[in-house]
Amino acid sequence: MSHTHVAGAIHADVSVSGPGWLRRPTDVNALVDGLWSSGVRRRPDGELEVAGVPVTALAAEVGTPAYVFDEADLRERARGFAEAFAGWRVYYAGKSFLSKDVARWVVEEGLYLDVCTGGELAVALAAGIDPARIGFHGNNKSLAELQAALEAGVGRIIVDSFIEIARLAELAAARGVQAPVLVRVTAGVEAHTHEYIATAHEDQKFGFSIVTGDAMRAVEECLGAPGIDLRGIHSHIGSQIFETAGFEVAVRRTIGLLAAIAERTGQILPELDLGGGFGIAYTTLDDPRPTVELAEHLNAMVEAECRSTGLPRPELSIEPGRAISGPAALMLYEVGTVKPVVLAGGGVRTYVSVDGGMSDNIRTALYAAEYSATVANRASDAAPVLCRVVGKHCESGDIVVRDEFLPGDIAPGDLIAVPGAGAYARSMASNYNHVPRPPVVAVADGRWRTLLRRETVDDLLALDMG
Ligand SMILES: Cc1ncc(COP(=O)(O)O)c(C=O)c1O
Ligand SMILES: N[C@@H](CCCC[NH3+])C(=O)O
Repeated sequence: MSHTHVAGAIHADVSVSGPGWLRRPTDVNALVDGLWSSGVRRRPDGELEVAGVPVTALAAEVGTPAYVFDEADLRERARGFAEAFAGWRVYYAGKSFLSKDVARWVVEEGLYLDVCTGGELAVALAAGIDPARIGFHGNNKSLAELQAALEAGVGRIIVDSFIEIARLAELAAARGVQAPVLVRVTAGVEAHTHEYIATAHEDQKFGFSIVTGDAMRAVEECLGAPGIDLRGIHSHIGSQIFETAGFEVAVRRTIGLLAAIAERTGQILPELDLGGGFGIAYTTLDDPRPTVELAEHLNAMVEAECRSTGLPRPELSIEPGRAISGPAALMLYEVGTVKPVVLAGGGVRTYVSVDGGMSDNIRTALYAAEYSATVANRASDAAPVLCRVVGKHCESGDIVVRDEFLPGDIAPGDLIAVPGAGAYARSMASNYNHVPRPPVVAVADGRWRTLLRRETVDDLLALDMG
């Protein structure tokens, strides 16, 4: 992943060497700034609370594992984007986490909603979201999904292949409507993030290449299709990105494309969507930019490019997901076993097994993502030990947090909280090993309620027709 090193309050002393022994805490009870939602604090008795609700009460009532959203924090982040990007349309990327309540919260805070499958669209519509506020993505939307989007009257459909343009044009013409469309382009940016979550380099499945001329051809096909109302172009360079350099290149190339389109076709397309991808802090090594700063940078970049091409400022939009949902939730696990393992090079790594794992958060296994953790039900004076928090799955790569210092007296029954669990954890969860997916609860003003209930083994058995 992309990391900018900052010496954090805790992980500053690099005094222990050996595999994974990169950071040594000075205080395992402290909560590092920037990793936790605004309503998380350690109470005087040592226990964590979220928006006034102690984690032991949550664990007793909803069980573990559980995703715990801090509603006020998510709303603040959504509102922060709406305010910082005033004049832009800010689409919340529902792929990061979507439930009916979350869809309503972000829209109440002034946002739009990005969906990328018929399933996400169904949740948005069931939540009562105005279809005009919905953008529909996907590199392989089925006929049924395109029909559903037209039927609902979604605000934008972002097209991603020549085949899709033809399909959509035909479906829209058959219904006697014009589909409002953006063409997704690849700006040729090598974003500094994990290969699997970078999306603007040339050799991958998303978008039309600007350099090969495919983007221009796609625009011309859309302009020539009576069923399509081409509104503009769309670029998304990847996810968990900290540097603005990639966005700068994308802005230059997309506005350059808008200028080339104007020159070739005589049409100035009115809209430009710059996608999402704004990184968040999972550990003290991550140093994301404040939203206001991002907005200033992007506005300045757009102004500069418009000035140099002579184009009017387009109607702009972005699609943050992780930056809104990610820090707003923590994952709560219960420790089941603790196993110190002597390492070949000397030293000990303590494997702390929790009651979930790669089925509720695959990011560590899939992207070598880094997370942090703390013991949540109590404070401890015990000396810190290097731990690896692992799951209960039949897989040695089933790691939740690769390296974290936890108190040496950690024991079965302790609760572990992992911050930054709001994005791409529940939304990418699976039933591997027939483990039911955990519930998602939201806490606000000292009360909690369920957004998504816990699956049960009966839910899984009900799928089995044998
Ligand atoms: C087209 C598009 N928009 C928005 C997003 C949201 O990205 P993030 O959650 O990193 O902001 C993604 C995912 O990377 C995406 O593919
Ligand atoms: N799922 C990825 C990001 C991809 C986002 C969708 N384009 C993650 O967890 O980081």
